[in-house]
Amino acid sequence: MLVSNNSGPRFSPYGDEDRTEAATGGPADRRWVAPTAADPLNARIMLPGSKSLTNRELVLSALADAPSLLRRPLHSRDTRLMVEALRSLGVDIEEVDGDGAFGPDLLITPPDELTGSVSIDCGLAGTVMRFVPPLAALALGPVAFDGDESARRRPMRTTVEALRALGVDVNDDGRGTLPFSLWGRGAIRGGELAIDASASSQFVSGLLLAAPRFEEGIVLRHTGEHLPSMPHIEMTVQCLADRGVRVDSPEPGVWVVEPAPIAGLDVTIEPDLSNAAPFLGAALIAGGTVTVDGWPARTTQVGADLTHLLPHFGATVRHDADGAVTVDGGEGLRGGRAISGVTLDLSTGGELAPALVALAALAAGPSTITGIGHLRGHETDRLAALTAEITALGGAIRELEDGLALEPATLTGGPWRAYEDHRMATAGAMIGLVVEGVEVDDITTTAKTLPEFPELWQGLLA
Ligand SMILES: O=C(O)C1=C[C@@H](OP(=O)(O)O)[C@@H](O)[C@H](O)C1
Ligand SMILES: C=C(OP(=O)(O)O)C(=O)O
Repeated sequence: MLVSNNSGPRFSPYGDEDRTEAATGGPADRRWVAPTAADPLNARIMLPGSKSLTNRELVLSALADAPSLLRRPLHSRDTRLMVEALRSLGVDIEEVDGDGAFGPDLLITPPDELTGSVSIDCGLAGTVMRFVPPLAALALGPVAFDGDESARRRPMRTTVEALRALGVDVNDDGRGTLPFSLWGRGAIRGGELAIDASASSQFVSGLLLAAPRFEEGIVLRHTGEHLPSMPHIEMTVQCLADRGVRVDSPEPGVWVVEPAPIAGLDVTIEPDLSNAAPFLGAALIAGGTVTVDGWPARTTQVGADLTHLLPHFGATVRHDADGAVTVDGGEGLRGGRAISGVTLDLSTGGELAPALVALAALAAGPSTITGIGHLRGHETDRLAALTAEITALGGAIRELEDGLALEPATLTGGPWRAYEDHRMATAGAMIGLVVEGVEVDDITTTAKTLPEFPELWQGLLA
């Protein structure tokens, strides 16, 4: 397929006015010039806990019938927002000594009754805005939800309509986004419910997590055409199973949860395998090896797919006997080893897309990555953002209805806007390994799921 990189005006999620400002860089303390890799890598890293697992276990611990201990939880903006949301609803969450690797463990004691009359800040966290409302509807009293300016662009209609269909009073302005408020009555009857979750799997996960506490449980049916991120729904089902709640799926797109107690749990959170993507991808770009320690032997995290996705780009992947995964990128781009173009359907793992698109932008052949149309509703419109930033560096990329198409091109350095999106910032860092002068306008966006990113990235190159 022929792709042109200069086909008329492009949408900018910042709007035209802000483009000049952003192109000159964000606030000085947030700007970050991506370090280039002079030599092939020989790095070994430990990654902090999974955002998706930490926030699921926090929600389930809040609804459980006994205390839970989360070992090695993630401490990041998204998990802090979840902790604060649950605390405000009456959940006791205490930081206790852990093994010290990545901050304290969390001891969570659920209240007898969740309490309302609170406002919840969702920040930009999809897991907070989609998982907390069904739980908050079990509280007594009003609960208001809002978030960052950019969070007000993320799809929320399915949560709002689902709660109404379950008999919850919801006040909103009809736009299907934050802000909105609900009036919890201390209980939800539950039963049959049809929703369209094509914009986000998190609509399904949020309802399933709270459903064991509904009087009649739930029979949840997805009616839309596509359902993205299925592994994240499987993760939800597994987390419930680990706490004694059975979820049946009699047919694809239907889940049945019986009312049941949710058990307290002592659980160790796995490292975040989606956040492994830029680090493992770095081996393909700079060459050499990157090893991620503590790779779980069995997991529901979609990041585990990296071990068979990265070989499509030309990487060699090894599962080491000590539970580590090593990616070998050979001589790397500077040593003459090319990255292969790919044709990928990423509908199950959209969250890996920014890192894989960064690899595709450096590839020697054309790439087509599809199944990711719903990324337009992520932290930013990721398809527009990747297109704008890669184009600005001289890349050849264009948007498809549900994905991106890239052609080989020589990239040159320049500003790289993060659009408040952690994965945009890390995609810029990847390209900057071999393209001198890529300046990310706001590296602090990585605090959403990996506040340690700048130090870990520097350590990769040490
Ligand atoms: O449930 C979760 O923890 C997530 C589900 C996915 O959301 P979408 O289905 O909206 O892509 C994923 O992209 C997001 O990063 C985390
Ligand atoms: C889409 C993402 O986040 P969220 O949980 O906010 O949806 C992501 O981390 O890539």
